[in-house]
Amino acid sequence: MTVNDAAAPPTDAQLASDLAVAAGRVLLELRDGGLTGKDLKDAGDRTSHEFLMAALAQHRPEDAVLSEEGADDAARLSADRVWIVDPLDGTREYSEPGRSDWAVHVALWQAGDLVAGAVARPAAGVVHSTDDPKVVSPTEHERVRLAVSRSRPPEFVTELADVLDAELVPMGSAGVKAMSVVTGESDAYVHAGGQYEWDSAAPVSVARAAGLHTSRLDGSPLLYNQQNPWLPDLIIARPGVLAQIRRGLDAVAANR
Ligand SMILES: Nc1ncnc2c1ncn2[C@@H]1O[C@H](COP(=O)(O)O)[C@@H](OP(=O)(O)O)[C@H]1O
Ligand SMILES: [Mg+2]
Repeated sequence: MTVNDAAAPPTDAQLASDLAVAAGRVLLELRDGGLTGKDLKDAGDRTSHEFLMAALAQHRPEDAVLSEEGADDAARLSADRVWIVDPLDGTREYSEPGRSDWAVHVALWQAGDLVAGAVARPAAGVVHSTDDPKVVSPTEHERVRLAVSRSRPPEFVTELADVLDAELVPMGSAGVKAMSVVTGESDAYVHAGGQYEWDSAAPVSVARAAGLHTSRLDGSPLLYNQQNPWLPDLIIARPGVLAQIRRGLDAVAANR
């Protein structure tokens, strides 16, 4: 595969974007190939993972990789640079004909923090990248809009929406929900109850580059390349709605 034919080698951010788009093309082709249901989901996860592993080995052979679909290699814990990838985020939606709320996530962690990343939405023909951050301009919605899982909305997000009189905007994929805050379709993505580093690494890198707030629910930083990649909760929000959401979270906690 050729990534970025220009004479200069791609920067990490360009590479993240190019690889997420290229893996997305592979996924679109596979989806047209006749598989359905579980077979399509499994083939999508596996094929995109294998594509990204081969491409990263070619372009960044020294770097470690943490992928949802790969065996975890403890060598990443002492590596300087680790690519954190979710080859197919929103696998369920990918397998449903006509849906575009699924994504490919490619992020780079270096010396303690995320430094580059891209979220491709192949079926929408869009890629969001730290290479080309769109700075979020304030959008006024009459009611706060909260992006939420369409298939398993966490109970506490429904409670938060009640407390805030917010509108829930259901969609698949953590990356798509995070990017809906970047584009202004929603005001915040608040999640709890379970997720892994690969679900949020690339979305969080792009969201930060676009000027959004990103943290754990308790306000502490989201940490990546940890021994246990379980990273169960997060807030990605427009800075302008953060105080309101914090008050809502306090109210939900007090009601429990
Ligand atoms: N409670 C939970 N535990 C583990 N992973 C979760 C989770 N809720 C959501 N996720 C993961 O977050 C991604 C987005 O989910 P959703 O669309 O429901 O919001 C999915 O990633 P994958 O599709 O990569 O598995 C899903 O597996
Ligand atoms: Mg995922």
